[in-house]
Amino acid sequence: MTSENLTQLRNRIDEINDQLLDLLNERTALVEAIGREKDKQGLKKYDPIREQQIIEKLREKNQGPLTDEMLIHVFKEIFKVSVKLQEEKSHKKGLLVSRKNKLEDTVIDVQGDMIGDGEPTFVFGPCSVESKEQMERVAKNLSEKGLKYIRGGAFKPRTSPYDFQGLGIEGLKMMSEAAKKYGLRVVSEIMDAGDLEAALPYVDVIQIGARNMQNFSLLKALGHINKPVLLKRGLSATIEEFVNAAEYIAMHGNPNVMLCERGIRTYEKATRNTLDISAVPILKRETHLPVFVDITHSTGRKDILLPIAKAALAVGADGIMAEVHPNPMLALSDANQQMSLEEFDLFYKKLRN
Ligand SMILES: C=C(O[C@@H]1C=C(C(=O)O)C=C[C@H]1O)C(=O)O
Repeated sequence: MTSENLTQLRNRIDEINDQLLDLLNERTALVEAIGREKDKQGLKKYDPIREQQIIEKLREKNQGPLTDEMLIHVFKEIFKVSVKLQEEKSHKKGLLVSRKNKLEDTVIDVQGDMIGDGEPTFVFGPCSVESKEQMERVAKNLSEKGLKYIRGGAFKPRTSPYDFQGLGIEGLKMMSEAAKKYGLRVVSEIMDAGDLEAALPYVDVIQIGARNMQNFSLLKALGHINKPVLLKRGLSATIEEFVNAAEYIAMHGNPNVMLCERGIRTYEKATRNTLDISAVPILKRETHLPVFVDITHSTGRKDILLPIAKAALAVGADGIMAEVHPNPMLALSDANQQMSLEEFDLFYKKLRN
């Protein structure tokens, strides 16, 4: 081959490369448009059936000298970069609650107390609000420890409809009164969007329970209020579903959302639920929201609360939630898993030392 011949052939290759480049760019623009359409329809980017069909059609048409093996290899590479591009473009938009959208941690101001600022937040109190005396005793104990929050359920999502369902707004009033007296902030669950307005004057943080994590009309309603929300992970919710539930609230206008890992359903019976401890650092990494761990519902047993609380803080939890009752054996709900005030004193002392 003369060098003149080589130059000519390479010149022709250069021309074809230019054409290929134009065609690849034209193809890539179409791939991007398809990616946007998939986003709208909620479809997955990778479509192996479509890729297979393309390859089959091309093989039928292939006259060579390109072998089928080369053809498949080249197109698989094209598909790979195309899918990657579609995924990158769609992730760039990201969720409002995603770290990709906001690098700094969200710090939530609850009546002057900052949640998520690096200092752990502790939320303790009985499973259910039962009486004024009960709330008074718990509130006093919490304030003596310098704690800032009290929890208690007034609307109770019970598995059996025959079990105690909570005292409703009257219960919230009792808790709010005790909280005011001892300078505490109130965390309480709301189950129905219809109760929000009546409850708001008595509650500083609205808790959404595991069973309502995907109650989308309730989540949307929470987007329209200006009180912080503590969203618990659903019983069988994946981390992705959990994050999307938080996005519902943020997307509808309320950015003050905290996440709470409370254990997931597995085959294990030694604990009430299986605490997904890895969810804590994953949620911290993938979202900018404060993350709590409910050590009572995840374990359902009092003998391991201390190591579990320490583990939660060690993996980066911003807060811990646990149940405390002046007389657990007489409690109207979850009698076996709530700490007595004496048990709580010891637990808290050991946790803070
Ligand atoms: C462009 C699409 O998305 C992906 C990329 C493909 C391609 O590059 O041709 C084919 C299928 C999908 O894996 C599509 O679904 O059509």
